[in-house]
Amino acid sequence: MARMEFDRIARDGMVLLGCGKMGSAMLAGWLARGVPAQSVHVIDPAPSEWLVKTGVHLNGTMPDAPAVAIVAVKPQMMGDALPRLQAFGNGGTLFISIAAGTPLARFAEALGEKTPIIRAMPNTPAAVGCGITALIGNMHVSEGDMTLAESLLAAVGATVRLEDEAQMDAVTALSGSGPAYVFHLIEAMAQAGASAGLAPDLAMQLARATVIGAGQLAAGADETAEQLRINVTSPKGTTAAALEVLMDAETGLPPLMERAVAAAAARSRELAQ
Ligand SMILES: NC(=O)C1=CN([C@@H]2O[C@H](COP(=O)(O)OP(=O)(O)OC[C@H]3O[C@@H](n4cnc5c(N)ncnc54)[C@H](OP(=O)(O)O)[C@@H]3O)[C@@H](O)[C@H]2O)C=CC1
Ligand SMILES: O=C(O)[C@@H]1CCC=N1
Repeated sequence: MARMEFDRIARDGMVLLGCGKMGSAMLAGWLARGVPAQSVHVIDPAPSEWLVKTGVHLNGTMPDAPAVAIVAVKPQMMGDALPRLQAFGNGGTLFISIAAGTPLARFAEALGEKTPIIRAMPNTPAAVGCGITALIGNMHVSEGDMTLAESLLAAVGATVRLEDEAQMDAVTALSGSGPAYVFHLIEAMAQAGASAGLAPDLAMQLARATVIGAGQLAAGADETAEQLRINVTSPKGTTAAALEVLMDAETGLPPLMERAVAAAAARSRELAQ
């Protein structure tokens, strides 16, 4: 994290509302990057053992004007949870919400129209520093605010800026929910390996290692995903036989993935209602 951003948080403090799966993943990254535990104030009804051990302030007195307030509760809990942060609205506190669906306008209504608010969509590989987060801010967010948010989220992976809040539904459907698709791919590959005659444990070991290895290869390679796929595919070989099934324009993976991502994006739009 850039020194200036670090100083702002260390001096004025940071509030984290909700410390479940995503909140913990991000907090682990921030603490590892040198955000002092004593500058972090967490509000969560049932703190985990890990959270207690971090040494952050838990469900106690809040700083007067924290540099940042991060909202990491479920969209359905927003109505109950947000009033806890209302006092920081319309002031110097930058709000960052990672909630799916919930639009910037909803936060402005709850916190005050002049509140600087950033919507961010991370994903669970943030827990191992390999997430990707897309961000967009409202009109009260300055370049300095955006840099601060990017520094925080860069602690747990890559960041990209969006140009239009409407893109957030598709981002949520692709990279926010996407890790689940990959985990399901592991499950499906393992099941197919077992159906092809392998013991279930061995099939799972092979499927998991294959997805991890392919991911690492993709991460380090200069080639496109398409080229990496071609590299595996010997002419008239086994991969070509499988890809004929997987790449079928009507029954293959592309139309299935399109339907899955469209369903997630539609749900993201519904959550905004
Ligand atoms: N999981 C994911 O892959 C991703 C999630 N998100 C978004 O992140 C947000 C959090 O998701 P996730 O971490 O998975 O959910 P979790 O349920 O794991 O975490 C939410 C946390 O908020 C706590 N909480 C509930 N009510 C309140 C309250 N009133 N005040 C403070 N804390 C409260 C919950 O406590 P308790 O469990 O005791 O109710 C829980 O610890 C969601 O908005 C989701 O859309 C974004 C990207 C990816
Ligand atoms: O399933 C959800 O709604 C959240 C948002 C993206 C990933 N998990």
